[in-house]
Amino acid sequence: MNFTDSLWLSIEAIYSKILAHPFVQGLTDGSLDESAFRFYAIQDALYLQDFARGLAILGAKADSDDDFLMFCDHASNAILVERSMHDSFFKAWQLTSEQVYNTPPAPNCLLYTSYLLRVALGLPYYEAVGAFLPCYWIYWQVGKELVQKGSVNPLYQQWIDTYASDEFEAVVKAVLPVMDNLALGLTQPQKEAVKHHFIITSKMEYLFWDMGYHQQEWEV
Ligand SMILES: Cc1ncc(CO)c(N)n1
Repeated sequence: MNFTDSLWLSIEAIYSKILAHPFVQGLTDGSLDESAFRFYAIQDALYLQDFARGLAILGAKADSDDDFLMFCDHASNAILVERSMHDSFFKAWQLTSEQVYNTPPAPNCLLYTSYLLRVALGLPYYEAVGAFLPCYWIYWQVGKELVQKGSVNPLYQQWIDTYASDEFEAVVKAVLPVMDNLALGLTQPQKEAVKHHFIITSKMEYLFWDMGYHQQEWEV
């Protein structure tokens, strides 16, 4: 079994809860309140800015030029995806860039991006790759799952199509072997450290959708 297969097995219960979450369910059956989706999309634009910076740090830490090129490419792509949201979703809602960028990050968004950046900046390369993997992998799996049902809402369908696309599949399939190759040189405790981050950020993926569903506010 590949190391990444064992990682996925470790989050099966979390992944099931993600698929069952009313936010995710509501994307296909249309029951998701569009104001919750809008809240999520704005937070995701903020998330992608930090995610891209984290990927650039991974690129800088990479131990091969191939990994460097890949993570830098993914970093710039995350910003391009974020920008395309302004031409699609935000335009549909007549939201200006200022309105998006002046929105404070919700607690779960800040929690997630802060964790990613802490691991990217402060911990070894292989641990950071483990922390970033769920961002890729869970979205691809969710996209593939939801595209089978499709959505009654064209905006939700557009979102689903992005993550079920061949382009996104190629991105995920490029990053998984990086983790598997790194794992070949890791001790058991080092692999446990990777799995630890993988599980935490998988939980944060759940929390991110939950944040959108409840339009999470700062309590104070
Ligand atoms: C929260 C979150 N995780 C993963 C992705 C996909 O990169 C995204 N756009 N947003």
